[in-house]
Amino acid sequence: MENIVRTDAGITIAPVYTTPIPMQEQPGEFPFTRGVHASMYRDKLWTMRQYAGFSTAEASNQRYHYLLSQGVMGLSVAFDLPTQIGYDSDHPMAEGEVGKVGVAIDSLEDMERLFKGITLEQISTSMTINATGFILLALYIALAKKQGADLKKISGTIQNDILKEYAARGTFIYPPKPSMRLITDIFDYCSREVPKWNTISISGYHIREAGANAVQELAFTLANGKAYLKAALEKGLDINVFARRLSFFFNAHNHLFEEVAKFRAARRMWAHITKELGATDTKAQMLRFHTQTGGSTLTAQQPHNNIVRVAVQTLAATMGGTQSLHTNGYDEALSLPTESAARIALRTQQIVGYESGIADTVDPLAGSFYVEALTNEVEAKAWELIHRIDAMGGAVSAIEQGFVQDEIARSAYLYQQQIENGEKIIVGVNKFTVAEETVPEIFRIDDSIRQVQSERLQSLRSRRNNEVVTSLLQQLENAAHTTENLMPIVVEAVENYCTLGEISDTLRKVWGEHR
Ligand SMILES: C[C@H](C(=O)O)C(=O)SCCNC(=O)CCNC(=O)[C@H](O)C(C)(C)COP(=O)(O)OP(=O)(O)OC[C@H]1O[C@@H](n2cnc3c(N)ncnc32)[C@H](O)[C@@H]1OP(=O)(O)O
Repeated sequence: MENIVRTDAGITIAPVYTTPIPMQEQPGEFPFTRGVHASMYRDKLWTMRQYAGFSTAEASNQRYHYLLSQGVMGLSVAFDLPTQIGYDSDHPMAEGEVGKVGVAIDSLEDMERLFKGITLEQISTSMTINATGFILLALYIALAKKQGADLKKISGTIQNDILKEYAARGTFIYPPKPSMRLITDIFDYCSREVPKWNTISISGYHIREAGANAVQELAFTLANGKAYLKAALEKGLDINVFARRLSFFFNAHNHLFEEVAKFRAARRMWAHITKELGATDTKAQMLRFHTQTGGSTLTAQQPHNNIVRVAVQTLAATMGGTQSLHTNGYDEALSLPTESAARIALRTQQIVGYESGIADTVDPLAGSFYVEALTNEVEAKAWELIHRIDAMGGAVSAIEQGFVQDEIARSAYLYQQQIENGEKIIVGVNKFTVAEETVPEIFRIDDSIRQVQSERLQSLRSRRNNEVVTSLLQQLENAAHTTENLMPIVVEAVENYCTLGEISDTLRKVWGEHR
């Protein structure tokens, strides 16, 4: 019987590829299959951007200074769950979660502690924050202003991608309609006030983590991207302006070639999607993306094996032309990374960047019979899925109907089955196991953080001008009933020490919560 080999996305791989597929495109030119810049890493390596944040703002600030001293080129902030879903640290819903999966931020005072000794004009910062992205962006702007920065020079990214929260990640607050309004308010506000800010990071990463395969990751992410384009166009925004600052976020798994094909196909597809919707400016047609190595590919068994997985995934991301990369710590199947695991993760990027030769030429796998064929196949399969979503009325309705969630669940089930029946080999898990595992040092978060944050909040509320606070929250509530852009008032609110929880609650009153 013939031995059929397929990728996780179901693409059949030939034993040998013999047909050349001409690749006459140039990098830096439409449709950008080969990369968004003509010179790519020869002129500038990707941004080595390690996602970090835990406990209090001071503890996270220390980690950022450490990472900067070790060579990271950009910051990436992880927030705790209460911050992500709009509760101050002293709210009953925050119990047990303060400072756990990220840093706790309640007010501008926390933000000042978080970036102590860091000049915002000189570094780009990504903030993984969605439902409350507008508040963290306002806090960042308020801090930049306090530092005397020129807002036109401030650069960074907020994740701000609510659609994948409904479908895969779960930190949503408000229903889809007002959430989309907040997102497009941000597109509009930033294009005028903070033009270098990447206003969204449309994320396939979590869709993949939830169990999707590479094709689904690509298709669902681009379909979400299309929904944001349409929402902004409906608001009357100019695609040649706002689309220049949309960014993407993908996962890198172990199938090196399929992953490279996915990244190349993503750029080509997005260029066509934006063009079809009216973009003529090449910058508005470019898909720029961040990559994180696959969290779900890490194993708790023999954790040092993960260093090798992360290295393979780093090759995939960089040969795929990523703009920015986070490499996971080898211990992350067990806990947040220890400092030494975080250092090895960064060193992996540095070794690939400076020693492997990957940066020497643009799109090194172009013209490979195999990779070009795979790029075309991934693209064709992703279009099929996007057309199905279009037929359902777009990503918002496809998510509302549960289509995206069902597709992801089906793939996750299939994958798990393949591991259990041994069809898929995971080294150290279902093959090459050892009888006794050595457990590495584990990073633990102190439970007293909530107390510290609560005392700080109490003190802040007694020192700030509460009349101004009440009046600004009332103005915000009134504006939420209109179509006025909410960003200017949110910036003023945080500058006057309204807290993240108070602002979130004000809008909960008007819009309700999504269940
Ligand atoms: C899992 C976890 C969770 O669930 O909690 C998460 O979500 S973690 C999620 C963590 N997320 C992130 O870290 C997202 C990170 N995202 C980003 O950094 C951004 O959105 C990005 C992907 C667009 C990358 O932005 P960046 O500033 O780092 O890098 P860029 O590539 O834009 O480079 C900066 C400037 O250099 C220019 N530049 C770069 N390379 C070249 C070149 N070869 N030739 C000419 N110019 C170049 C760019 O055009 C840009 O300028 P100009 O700007 O003037 O054009």
